[in-house]
Amino acid sequence: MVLLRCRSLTINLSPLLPSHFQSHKLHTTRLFRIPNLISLPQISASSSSLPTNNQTTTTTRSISDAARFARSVLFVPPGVDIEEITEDMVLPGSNIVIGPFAGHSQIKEVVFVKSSARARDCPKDDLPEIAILGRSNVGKSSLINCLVRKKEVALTSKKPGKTQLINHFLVNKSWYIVDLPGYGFAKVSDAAKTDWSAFTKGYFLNRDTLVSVLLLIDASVPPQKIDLDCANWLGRNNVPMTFVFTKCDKMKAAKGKRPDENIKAFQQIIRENFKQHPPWIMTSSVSGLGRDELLLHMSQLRNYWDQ
Ligand SMILES: Nc1nc2c(ncn2[C@@H]2O[C@H](COP(=O)(O)OP(=O)(O)OP(=O)(O)O)[C@@H](O)[C@H]2O)c(=O)[nH]1
Ligand SMILES: [Mg+2]
Repeated sequence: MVLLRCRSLTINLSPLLPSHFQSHKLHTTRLFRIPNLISLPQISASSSSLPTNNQTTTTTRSISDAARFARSVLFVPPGVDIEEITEDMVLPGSNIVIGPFAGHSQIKEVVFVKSSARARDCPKDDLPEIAILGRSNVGKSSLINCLVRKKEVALTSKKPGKTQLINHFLVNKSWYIVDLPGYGFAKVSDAAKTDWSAFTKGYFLNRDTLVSVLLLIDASVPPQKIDLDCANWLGRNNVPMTFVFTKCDKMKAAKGKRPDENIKAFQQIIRENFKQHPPWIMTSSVSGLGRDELLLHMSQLRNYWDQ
């Protein structure tokens, strides 16, 4: 029942399988809420510059005339009629519509509970949890610190591979943020990589209290195959996810593309690989961009799961 509630919040994320997965059958399930289907998202319909908090839309305009566009771009949560979406319901720097389940989102108290080496060692109190996943060094621990506004809740490091276990942080005594080991750390041995993969996959497949995964994508670099493989794996296994683009403050990189260009390129590939697109949001742990918006999104995911 818990699983059903959890899964029914998701959109159908089953990706169109990449060629090396073609032998597997597409996983489809009736647990998905068809009205929430989202597809063909774009980073921005009109602007190539990075949205900022200052660009929060204040006008309330009915977009019923653009319902087709909205349906194809936005993450529409339960309880929202797509015909009644107004611009001020869409979080800035994201495709996420805020609905009636959004509520108290600020973090008053956070307590480190435990580190677990296996899914079966994780806390067993049935509280909902949101897991933070991404490549080593993408900024998982920094994002957690930013969300809870503390410097040392989750250890950060310039050295990739700092977080090696499943770390549970109890928030407001009512839900967990889970810091997971980063994937794709080049310096770990193949054997260690396999272990990581088995143990993290075990967590995703067996953790009934997992409300959603925040899949962090580094916006300061072009799309990485390993991130796309990870998104495909989560999608194929019906694990609900939100793409959280990190390091969006890195606008002045001397070389390479700007974050908004990298995000656009990533979205383009997701569009080719997925039938529908997960919710996404731009963040920076340095400037705080997207922090409050992400917390609000997490509150609606949690509250719907927990109703
Ligand atoms: N400019 C910028 N740097 C960031 C941001 N987030 C993280 N960093 C930097 O990126 C590096 C890695 O950050 P962590 O938060 O430790 O990354 P992680 O994903 O937890 O790494 P692992 O635990 O090794 O998987 C650190 O040097 C951070 O200061 C951001 O939003 N902007
Ligand atoms: Mg970390």
